[in-house]
Formats: sequence, structure tokens, C-alpha cells
Amino acid sequence: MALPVKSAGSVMSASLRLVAVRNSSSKPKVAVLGASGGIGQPLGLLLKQDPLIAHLSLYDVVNTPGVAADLSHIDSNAKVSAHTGPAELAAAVEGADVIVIPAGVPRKPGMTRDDLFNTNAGIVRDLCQTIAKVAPKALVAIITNPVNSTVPIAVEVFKKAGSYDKRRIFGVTTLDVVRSQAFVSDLKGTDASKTVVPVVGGHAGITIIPLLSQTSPKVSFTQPEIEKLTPRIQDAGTEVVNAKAGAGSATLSMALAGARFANSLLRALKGEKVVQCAYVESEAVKGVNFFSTPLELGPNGVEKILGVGKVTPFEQKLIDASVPELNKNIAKGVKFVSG
Ligand SMILES: NC(=O)c1ccc[n+]([C@@H]2O[C@H](COP(=O)([O-])OP(=O)(O)OC[C@H]3O[C@@H](n4cnc5c(N)ncnc54)[C@H](O)[C@@H]3O)[C@@H](O)[C@H]2O)c1
Ligand SMILES: O=C(O)C[C@H](O)C(=O)O
Repeated sequence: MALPVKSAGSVMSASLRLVAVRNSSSKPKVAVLGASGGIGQPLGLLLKQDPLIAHLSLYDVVNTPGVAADLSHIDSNAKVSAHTGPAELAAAVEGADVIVIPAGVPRKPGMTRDDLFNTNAGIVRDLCQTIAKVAPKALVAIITNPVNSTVPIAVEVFKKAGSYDKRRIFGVTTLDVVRSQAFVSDLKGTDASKTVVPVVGGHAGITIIPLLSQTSPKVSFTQPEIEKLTPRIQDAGTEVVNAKAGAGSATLSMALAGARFANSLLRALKGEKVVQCAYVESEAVKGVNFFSTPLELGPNGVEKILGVGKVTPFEQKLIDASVPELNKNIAKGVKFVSG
């Protein structure tokens, strides 16, 4: 069964909903690193059903054989392989077209995403050291928090290895888009499957900037509605962390978002023009080197950075406020690798 393809008014809108190599791609291989976790397992379930995937490679430091055995009994065409522990990482990622990384610890109530840095920075660095050597042409989608810092970490690792291509490394912000679309359709009674809301900036607190004025199909918001909805979207991750009360953060909605983003990358690899928001190295906003905006994706990853488009004064203020915060997160990531 294919992931549902939503139709919307414009090419950009349609693509944002779902969302343009690597190497071969006649038989696409997708690797999930962190495959046994809260996100990894349902992400594997969704990817196993994606008809674009020929080989689903599951890597984790624990429990991968069980997850792989379970998924391999599903009657879809993707072949599943299991890889456990650092000695099997190279085999897991070798020849991968797309690598999705949800490896790392999640938040508990009271924590910020940045509080995960000490544990997750090293995990992402180590995984990327192998990817940069063994699968430098893969499109790499990083879910692990704090995304605002883990993406710069990945970039520094690839630079050090001499295999950096800024078109190929993505921080996954799709969940912010998915949430915005859910909340807007709830509020306005629009068809959730057709509502499109771009989200720009980063993936933490005030750096998450929903562009409600660019909602498509067009809906109008009162200023009080905007002032209530915007912080709800910014704090939606915390809403889930608190509701789970110590049992982790968003996993199911994140798995959907991750599968949607991976499907976008796979369609782009096949030559389809796809638009999706993601956090990448970007000059879209002055004064900061990484920013999420709508991106045109293609066979080499990012083909074109589409930028933030026309924003309201309220949205511009949010963008301006995000810049110093993002710069702090980025510098922390860069320093972690480069000293
Ligand atoms: N970008 C987003 O929008 C978003 C959304 C939700 C969660 N997250 C983040 O995703 C990450 C994972 O969340 P989760 O709920 O799946 O956590 P989890 O603890 O349930 O699963 C994490 C998995 O990573 C594995 N792991 C740990 N170290 C590893 C390593 N070195 N190599 C490979 N695998 C390793 C663990 O064994 C575990 O199976 C967290 O950092 C969380 O904050 C990001
Ligand atoms: O909030 C978290 O810690 C997880 C994730 O970043 C989310 O937005 O749900």
C-alpha cells in the first residue's frame, strides 16, 4: 500500500503535503538508524509498505533482529535486513539511497531538546562518520534532537571526511508541518488531507515558525487566533512529552512524518519535482547558515531553496527572533566536532 498522495492547489502545496541521488535507485535502499526505538519501529512499519523501497535496512545497537523478523512477515516487496551494533553499521548503510536517523534519547518532562545534546551529539557524530565514508552519496534525514545542532554536527563530520554535499543533509522538520496542518484543519474545519502549512526556521521552541499566512487553500485567521495557534505549534512536542509523562516524546506522529519525508526523497530521486520543508544549510535568511524553508528536491537532494516567501510583519518578527537562538544551537554543534 502506498503512502497516501494528497492533492492540493499548487505543485508546492501538494508536495509539502507529502512532500526532488544518489547512486542507483533502480532498487532503492533505505536505512533506518535507531530502528528498534519508539520512532524506529513504527517508521519501519510505514516504510515496509512504501512501494518505492526495494531494501529496508534496519540498524540499532539492540533488538534489531526481532524488529526485522517481525516486519519481514509483512507481504510487501521491500526486503528487510537487520544490523546490530557498530561492527554492522557499514553494511547497514552501504549503497543506501536514503538514510533516516532517529537514533538517540528522547525528552522527559521538564527537559528542553538542548538537554539531549550531551548524549545525542556523539551518537549522530559517530553514525555520520561511517556514513560519510561508506555512503557519502546518500540523502541523510536527521530526526535526532536537538535537530538545530545535530544537523550542523553531521555537516562538520562530512566536511572533515571530505565528502560534504550541502544538498544531501536534512534536519527533519516534517512533524511541525504535519502538526500545523492538523491544528489548522481542526480550528477551521478544513479538509485535513488538503490543508498545507509551511513551517520555517528550526525545530525547537521559538525557532519553529508556522507561516499561517501561507496556508493553502487560503484561510483567514484573526490576530488572536494566530497568537494562540503559533505557540501551540511551537510547544506541540512538549505537549506530547508531558502527556506521555516520562515515557518519551512523539513517536507515532513522528514515524508518519519521517515516512512522508523519506517518501519525498525517494520520489525526488526518481526525478519527480517535490517540495518539502527541511532544516538545511541555507542562505535563505540573513545572519544564519542553517534554516528550514520549503525546498525543491530532485535527484541530487536540494535542487533549489525556495525561501520563506511573502511573510506578515508578525511572522517576520518570529523569523528575526529565531536567528540568535539558531546561531547558538549551530555554534554548539560545530564546536562539538571542530573544537
Ligand atoms: N525531529 C523531530 O521532529 C523529532 C520528533 C520526535 C522525536 N525526535 C527525536 O528522535 C530521537 C529518538 O526518539 P525515540 O522516541 O525513538 O527514542 P527511543 O529511545 O525510543 O529510541 C531510540 C533508539 O535509538 C537507539 N540508539 C541509541 N544509540 C544508538 C546508536 N549509537 N546507534 C543506533 N541506534 C542507537 C536505541 O537503542 C533506541 O532503539 C530523540 O532524540 C527524539 O528527541 C525528533
Ligand atoms: O518534543 C520532543 O522532544 C520531540 C520532538 O522534537 C517533537 O517535536 O515532538
